[in-house]
Parts: sequence; structure tokens; C-alpha cells
Amino acid sequence: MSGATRVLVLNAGSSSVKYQLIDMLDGSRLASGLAERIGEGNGRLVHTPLSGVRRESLQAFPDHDAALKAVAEELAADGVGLDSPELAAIGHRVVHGGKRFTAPTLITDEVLAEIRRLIPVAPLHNPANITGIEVARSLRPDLPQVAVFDTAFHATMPEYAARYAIDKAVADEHRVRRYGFHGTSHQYVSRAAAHLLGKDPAEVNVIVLHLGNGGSASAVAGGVCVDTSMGLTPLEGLVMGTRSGDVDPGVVFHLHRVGGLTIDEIDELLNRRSGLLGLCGDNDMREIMRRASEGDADAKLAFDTYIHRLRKYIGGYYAVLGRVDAIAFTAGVGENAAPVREAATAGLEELGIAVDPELNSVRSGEARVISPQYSRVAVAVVPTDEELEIAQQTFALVHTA
Ligand SMILES: Nc1ncnc2c1ncn2[C@@H]1O[C@H](COP(=O)(O)OP(=O)(O)O)[C@@H](O)[C@H]1O
Ligand SMILES: CC(=O)OP(=O)(O)O
Ligand SMILES: [Mg+2]
Repeated sequence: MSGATRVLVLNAGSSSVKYQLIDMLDGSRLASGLAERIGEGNGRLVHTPLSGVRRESLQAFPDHDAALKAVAEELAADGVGLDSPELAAIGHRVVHGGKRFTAPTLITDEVLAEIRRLIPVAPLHNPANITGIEVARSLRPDLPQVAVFDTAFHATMPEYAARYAIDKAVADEHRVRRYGFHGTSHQYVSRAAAHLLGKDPAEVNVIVLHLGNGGSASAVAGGVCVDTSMGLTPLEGLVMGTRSGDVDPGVVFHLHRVGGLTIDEIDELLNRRSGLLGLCGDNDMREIMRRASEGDADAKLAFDTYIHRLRKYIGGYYAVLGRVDAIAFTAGVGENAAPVREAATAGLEELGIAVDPELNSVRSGEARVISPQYSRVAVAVVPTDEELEIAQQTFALVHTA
């Protein structure tokens, strides 16, 4: 075992790579950044070193390989390059781990093949995750590479929450069940919410609302996930930026038989042209709130539909948990959009849920309670940190291996 203590975390998306280099001795970020618009000809790399100023460079990234090499150059320029002997491992966010991967996993050729086999159930995510792994392995073939799966935290869901009520034999043959996603965030945030209340995570029940571009809710009882809103794929559940969330499956048959759309066209419609974007032409919550405040009817309807679905999940998970100690808002929308938090919790005093308007309007990067003292359920804003969680799980694995 070497004394190397740094972990590089890669979160490769379809057109971007987010990264953080973290020293596990003290959790400090030696560097972080984002390479975006990969393959689009107008790429941009934003790199933030531990000390010193943020650097932004415009350069075309024909593919993920080029983007990761540019990231490696930025790290090298800071003296923390990929060739550093201090680097202990590279941790990768992998969105779908299927039924097999329920814990952080050392990546081998065989593991990679299994992640590839899961592409049909995470078509927007797993291909990019695989590319990130391949490029990182080619740059540092000697280093342990670890996959941390979005699905893993949800593997504890009871069978009745993970099952769809369809023919059991068909479901089993095709591995059709609810897996859930954003698990790394739900795990981190549910634990952080407990700590914010000064309590042991094993003692508290939390509803976590991860509201980013993709969005999902989870019910976490004593640190264990008991239900979540995404399913076989990251399409089920909440209204998202471009994804519909829950629809009657009959919609698919109807669009195919009566509307004449192919299955691929319906897939594309529900994943990329629905949600907030489909309802009002915008998927950025900031823009939607601005338009709605100016009286734009489509933006108002998109906002209201988003909130209505969110409230249904809050109510549903309240019943699933029986007792709720905290509701934690996280990710881009959850952390920043006070009107979303206000609307999602309005009128729920009978359930012991209330939000203090003043506390809710505070802008801060810190975890904070936004409910008044008297509120039985603590409502909180808890910034997620998927990268730190991935780094910790990666480091723990290579240290016990
Ligand atoms: N100040 C803000 N107010 C409202 N929404 C915001 C704000 N800042 C960011 N967002 C929303 O957060 C979303 C992105 O969230 P994020 O968690 O970064 O998503 P992802 O990781 O899925 O890309 C954006 O689409 C935007 O709508
Ligand atoms: C699984 C998922 O929806 O991830 P993201 O929000 O990053 O798209
Ligand atoms: Mg995210």
C-alpha cells in the first residue's frame, strides 16, 4: 500500500466532464473544473486551482479523449498532474449499475463490459461514463480505477418498492425493476441533513429532493433508502429539465399507434424534449421563474406542473416513512430556487411542515435549516457533494482492497 492520498473524481456526461482532485487527508480540493461542449466545436474548460485564480480557456474538444487530455494538462500546470505519485486512484461516477453493482467496484475489463451491457437502460449517461473510464485507464493504466454507481444507494429498497406490478417472469427475464439514480447524492445529503440537525443518521427519516437538470426524490429511513422516484431508467418520477417523469405507459402506445411516432422518436420525445422544456420551451428554472413573474402563461404552467408533481412525492414519501424528521432540498434548483422550495411546501402546516420566508431567501453555499423553530419537520437546504462522496468511497475501497 502506497502513501498516496489523492483521488481524482471524474463525472463524465454526454457533452461534458466535471472533475475534482481531492486530498483525502483533509478533504481539500486541490483542483476542480469542467470541460464542456465536447464534440460541438466551441469547447470551454474552466479550471479552479486550490489557490490562485480560476482559469478559463476556449478550445475545441473533438471527443472525450481530447477533453480529458486538456484536463490533465491543466492539472499538470498546477503541479498536480495525473502522473503524480500522490494520486491513489481515479473514481468515476457511473449512472447505471443494474442489479449487480450495489457497492463501489474496482474496474476491470469484465466490469467495464457489464457497464456497457447496461447502456440500453441509461442511454444518456452510461456511454459517456464508459468513455471517461477508457480515457482515464489509457492515461494511468497502473492506477486503481473505481466505479461509484448512482443506483447503489437504492439497492436497499424493499422488494415491493422496487417491483413494477407486471408479470413477474417477464420482469425477471428482462431485469425490469426500479433501480433509482442520483444515489450518491441522496446518500450524502440524507447523512448531511442528519448532521445538520445534530443527530445520528440512523435515527432520522429524511425526504431528499435532488432537483438538478435531472431530478429525483427519495425516502430515507434511518440512513437506508426505502423508496425513490426514478425507476428502470432515469425517466420516471419528477418533472425534470427535459424529461417527462411519470406518464401513463398508455401514452407511449397512443403516440405509436395513433400518432405514428416510432419507439425511438417517443424515447427522444420523453427524454429530451419533455419536462419543463416541453411545457414552455425553456429548461432552466431561472428563466422559467423570470418568465412566469412577467405573466408568461406557458412558463407559469411549467412551474406549476413541476411543483404539483414534487408535492405528490413529498406527500407520498411522508406516508411511506410514517414520521418525517427532515425534508432536504439539493442540487441546482433545490439549492438556489427559493420560490420552488416555498411552493413545494406551502400549506402543509397540518403535516408539521413550514418554511420561514426570511430563512428561505438567504443565499448561501452552506447547509441550513429554513423552517421556523416550531416546525415539527425541519426543512433544509443541503448542498450536495457527489464528488466528495465518490472520492471517499473510492479511497475506502482502495485502502481495504
Ligand atoms: N439561481 C438559480 N435559481 C434557479 N435555478 C437554478 C439556479 N442556479 C441553477 N439553477 C438550476 O439548476 C439546474 C442545474 O442543476 P445541476 O444540479 O447543476 O444539474 P446537473 O448536475 O443535472 O447538470 C439548471 O438547469 C438551473 O435550472
Ligand atoms: C441519473 C441522472 O438523471 O443524472 P443527471 O441528473 O446528471 O442527468
Ligand atoms: Mg447533477
